Amino acid sequence: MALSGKSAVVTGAAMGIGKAMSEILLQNGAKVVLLDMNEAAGKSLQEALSKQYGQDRTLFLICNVESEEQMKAAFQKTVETFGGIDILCNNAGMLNESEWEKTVSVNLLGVIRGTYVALQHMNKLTGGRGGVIVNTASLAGLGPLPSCPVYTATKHAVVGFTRAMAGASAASGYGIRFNALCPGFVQTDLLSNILARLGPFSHLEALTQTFMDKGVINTSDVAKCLLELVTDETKNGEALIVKSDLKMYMPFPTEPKTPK
Ligand SMILES: NC(=O)c1ccc[n+]([C@@H]2O[C@H](COP(=O)([O-])OP(=O)(O)OC[C@H]3O[C@@H](n4cnc5c(N)ncnc54)[C@H](O)[C@@H]3O)[C@@H](O)[C@H]2O)c1
Ligand SMILES: CCCCC[C@H](O)CC\C=C/C=C/C=C/[C@@H](O)[C@@H](O)CCCC(=O)O
Repeated sequence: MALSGKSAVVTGAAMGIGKAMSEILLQNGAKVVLLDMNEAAGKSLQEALSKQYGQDRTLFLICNVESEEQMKAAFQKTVETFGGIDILCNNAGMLNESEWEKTVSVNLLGVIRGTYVALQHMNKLTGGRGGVIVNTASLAGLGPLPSCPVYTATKHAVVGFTRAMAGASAASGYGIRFNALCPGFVQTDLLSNILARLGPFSHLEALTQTFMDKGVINTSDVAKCLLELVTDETKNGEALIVKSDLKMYMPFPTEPKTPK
């Protein structure tokens, strides 16, 4: 998929990985709608990106992915402004094992909500022009982080949901590819205040640190992987792992054709 003229929506776009995703999409010719609940950071980023890439290439909309009303309004405004939606990055996420219900609401329900609201606009069967949806999971979506059991659960669910949607889309003719992005530790605010974020599992902070000591990558490393999943039209149902010493597609076992 060539990105020139394409329109993208990025959730959690104001900071961290979402900010890097927005930048690389703009660098490659797309128009980008930045969705985030952090109004100050979102407006500041839009101003900076507008100066760098042009006034008509970016739009910031304050939007909480937990809100069906706000998500529907944001996607409708995107279509009205840029004529449609070709790319969705369900990236917004949080980590707080004390606020575990909110963690589920943002990390999992927010991804499902973004997918289903976008389908109404992207699905070729209902007048859309197809495209690609990339869900930001995590390496913790493929293997457990003992200090973050609920976060781990949400990211495993995002991987499973993404792969199932990829199959549903291919079988139904939606014209939309679905892929998961599974980064290891990335230098963003999410890695700050770890003890507070681990809540009842803060006694496992040292264990988590042993994993982090294996390496922390930059948001730009993740953004390059996003670009690969967006532009390579052979990718559907994939989980792309990126960490300090490895970049690979998860080799999921294929279903046994017949019992042995
Ligand atoms: N940092 C890491 O080590 C790492 C590794 C793998 C995956 N991830 C995932 O990457 C994604 C982005 O995280 P990050 O590291 O950039 O963190 P971050 O905290 O730097 O950025 C998260 C952004 O999402 C926004 N956000 C949070 N809740 C929201 C909501 N309800 N509605 C709208 N926006 C919301 C925040 O305002 C912020 O701008 C998350 O899904 C996270 O789980 C992060
Ligand atoms: C407290 C910071 C949490 C950051 C969460 C981000 O999503 C980054 C996740 C980064 C790495 C996850 C690693 C998961 C590793 C598992 O696959 C497994 O190998 C480790 C489980 C522990 C064990 O080896 O038993």
